Amino acid sequence: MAAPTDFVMRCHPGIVGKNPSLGLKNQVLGVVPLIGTAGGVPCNGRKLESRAKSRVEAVAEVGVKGLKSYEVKVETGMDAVAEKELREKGFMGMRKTKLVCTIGPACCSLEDLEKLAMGGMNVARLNMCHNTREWHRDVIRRIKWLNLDKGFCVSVMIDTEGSQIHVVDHGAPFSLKAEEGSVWVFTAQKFEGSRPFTVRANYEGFSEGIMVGDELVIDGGMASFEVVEKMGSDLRCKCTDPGLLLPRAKLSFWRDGQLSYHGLPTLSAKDWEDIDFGVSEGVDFIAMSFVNDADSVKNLKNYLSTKSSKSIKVLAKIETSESLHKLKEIVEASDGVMVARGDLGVEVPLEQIPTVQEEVTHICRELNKPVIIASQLLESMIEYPTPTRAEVADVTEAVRQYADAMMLSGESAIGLHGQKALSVLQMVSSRMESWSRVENRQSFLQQGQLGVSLHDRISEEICNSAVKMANKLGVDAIFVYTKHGEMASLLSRNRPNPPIFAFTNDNCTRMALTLQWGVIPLLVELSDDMEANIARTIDLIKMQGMAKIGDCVLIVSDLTPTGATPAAFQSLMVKTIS
Ligand SMILES: Nc1ncnc2c1ncn2[C@@H]1O[C@H](COP(=O)(O)OP(=O)(O)OP(=O)(O)O)[C@@H](O)[C@H]1O
Ligand SMILES: CC(=O)C(=O)O
Ligand SMILES: [K+]
Ligand SMILES: [Mg+2]
Repeated sequence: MAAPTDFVMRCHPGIVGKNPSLGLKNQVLGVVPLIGTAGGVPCNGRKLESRAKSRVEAVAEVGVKGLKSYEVKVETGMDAVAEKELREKGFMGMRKTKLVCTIGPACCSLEDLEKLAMGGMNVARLNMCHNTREWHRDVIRRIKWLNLDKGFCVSVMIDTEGSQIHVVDHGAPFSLKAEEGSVWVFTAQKFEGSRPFTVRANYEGFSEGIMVGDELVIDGGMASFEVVEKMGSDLRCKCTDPGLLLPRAKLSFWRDGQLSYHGLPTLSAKDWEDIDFGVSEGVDFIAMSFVNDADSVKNLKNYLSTKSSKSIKVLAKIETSESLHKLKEIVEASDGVMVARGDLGVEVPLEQIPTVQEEVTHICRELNKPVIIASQLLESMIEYPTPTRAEVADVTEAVRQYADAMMLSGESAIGLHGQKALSVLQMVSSRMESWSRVENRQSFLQQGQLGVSLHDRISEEICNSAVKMANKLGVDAIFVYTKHGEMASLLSRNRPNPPIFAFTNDNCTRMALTLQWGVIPLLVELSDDMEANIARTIDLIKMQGMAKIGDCVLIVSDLTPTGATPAAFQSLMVKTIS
């Protein structure tokens, strides 16, 4: 099979085969190996049969790597959550800012994942720093199963561990207090049992180049030490600023206000294995930790194209001070960016983080790359059921900056109130988005031209004009017909008032668009006949009772009929539903 499987679901053989009513509106979405459970979830024949009736309409038997499998065709249309939102709130009430949830032990069951999906999770993030690949595989399969079974459209992102110096053992299961003046040994050597005041780091070369007098900062300021003696590769350090040592605390060394670089590669051997794992599980995004330059991003993208996994999007995480000097090149090289404020705060002074966030968000918008704001948005909700007022202000600011997406980390992964935290993001973004619209606070970017070829420049100008028109005419929705999502993304870049319904016949495009501001991706069959595409998709929305006669849509397309010259077929029109 050339492409990675879009989903890997396990089910009993023969069940879907009992319903061979071949629906013409259906798309082949993936291949199903036949085993007895679905991502660890037993699925008995009866249950699947009813599912088969509702969502899975036709099957064809195929063989994949010796496994007897079925191709499954799934109903086309809008995902269940967007559909519900549209019914309840109307076109203008649809949330534009996308939500990413980190999946951890507190939310990895099928039930919890379903609740997060229902609560508006657009992308599930798996941090490869934690847990086993088997654990991650089960989670990915559960998400893909839920997408299929319940009609969700949740994309999967893996986040690489990357190379960073951190604590692996400090002798206690939780946090330890470092008192002022106490003396500790930092080592990379393994030792049996526990030794008081001894901290083991993950990387053997962690003390290379470090000198007596250097400052060792824990987690960007949780505690600080002065290096008082070098003993081979071990360091004796005296606590100068008391505080807490967490189990995976990050270590950074400073001299004369400058960070000492450890020169570790952005992707470690383990990261490459995790990337292969992601490829084989058919993930949609790879978030690359500790990116320092554009070359590392290009390198990974090249690697993915050699694996025929070009459709996997590479997101560069901005979390090192070095990356800040090369922001434009990094953003240009990547398919999107994450402002990873957690580790960023280890390498740059905390007071700089808000301006870095704004700058990165601005560059991403200029260069038309989706941007995620991550870490500590609702940190207090890991423990408490309500956010602090300051956290709500922080979330509001990210929405005001028109970031594409916001991310939960520990709040969902290990927190007590993950679903509630997600609903806070949901409510705060809806409120701020509608306020921005009503107050007309939309600040149009002085956008530089992106495209070089005439074709690309035409697309760009059509989208810029389309959004101006949509806002001025007050249309209810924008419909865009797109193969690879370019025009959907160019429309999103202009942050229009109405939602953007992106109709595509490419499932990878659909899953990538989940991260883009204001875009609701739909998987449909598309033909060379644009009139027929429009009629069919309007019918689809109308039939499901989601649009009514008199609703006005603005229509844009980047589809090129087979054998035609691209530029001739880009189009823009306004249509009232009759
Ligand atoms: N799969 C998992 N298994 C166990 N714990 C997890 C998992 N994912 C996250 N966690 C827990 O949730 C906390 C926050 O998660 P997150 O992945 O955002 O960490 P982070 O340190 O901010 O990210 P990064 O390592 O990419 O900088 C982690 O410290 C960890 O305790
Ligand atoms: C998300 C992440 O990697 C960080 O904030 O450091
Ligand atoms: K990570
Ligand atoms: Mg990080």
